[in-house]
Amino acid sequence: MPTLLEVSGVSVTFDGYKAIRNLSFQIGESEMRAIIGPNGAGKTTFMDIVTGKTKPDEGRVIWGEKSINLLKMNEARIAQAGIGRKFQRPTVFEDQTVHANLLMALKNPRASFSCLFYKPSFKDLGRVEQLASEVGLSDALMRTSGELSHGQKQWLEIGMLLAQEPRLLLVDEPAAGMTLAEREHTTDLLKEAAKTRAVVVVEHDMEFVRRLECKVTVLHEGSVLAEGSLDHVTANPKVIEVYLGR
Ligand SMILES: Nc1ncnc2c1ncn2[C@@H]1O[C@H](COP(=O)(O)OP(=O)(O)OP(=O)(O)O)[C@@H](O)[C@H]1O
Repeated sequence: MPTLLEVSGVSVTFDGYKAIRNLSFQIGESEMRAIIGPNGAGKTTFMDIVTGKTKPDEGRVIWGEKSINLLKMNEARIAQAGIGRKFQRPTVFEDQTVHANLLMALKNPRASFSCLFYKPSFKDLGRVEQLASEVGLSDALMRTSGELSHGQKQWLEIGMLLAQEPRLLLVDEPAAGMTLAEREHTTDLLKEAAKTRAVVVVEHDMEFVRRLECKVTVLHEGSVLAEGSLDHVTANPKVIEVYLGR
């Protein structure tokens, strides 16, 4: 599989503390990847680096077939280049319907939407229905988003990110606060999304990670401790010692 994202020899120091140490790994073009590791392992900082929020002291972060240097780009340009990020807490426009939220998120020139006489095209309306179907919200399109359950809000936000057609979707702890049924639905929709793009999920819930059925990268003290199938990494004595045995 061609490489979409390559992180190589990256280090980040906060107030003298090396949060990321010589971190190197790659994500393929249409790959699902789970990142696990103890608190403070550097998972959030890794996502901050890829999205341009944090600039490393050294190393390279290379993107796409043109090998673009992400470290030279700001957050907005990185998002435009096709990297979407889902934070842990859902952020949707609560007083708007599901339909309006998805419509606003479409990859259209913003100017056309802000125009007083903006009328969505049939193509846009069709895309909204398709996105709602992809995230399992077809029956909730006309509901006000604030009335949705926590899980439904998370799916709506994933739908809004998919509306931007990212090539890489970074998802932070999607299972947190979800019921079992919601977690199952979330794994299904993330797996579906990963068929046409890369999806990287940071998660502590091992059952959730197991259902993703993907390669797992274990971070510890800012670098890769182990990588492979979930069974492979959870049998690793070092992973048991620093993470699972706690
Ligand atoms: N802005 C910052 N200033 C100082 N230290 C920071 C900053 N951001 C992160 N750190 C430190 O860097 C280390 C890595 O933090 P990070 O949040 O990336 O870990 P994590 O793996 O995401 O942890 P968790 O599972 O708890 O979310 C931690 O020791 C943290 O305290």
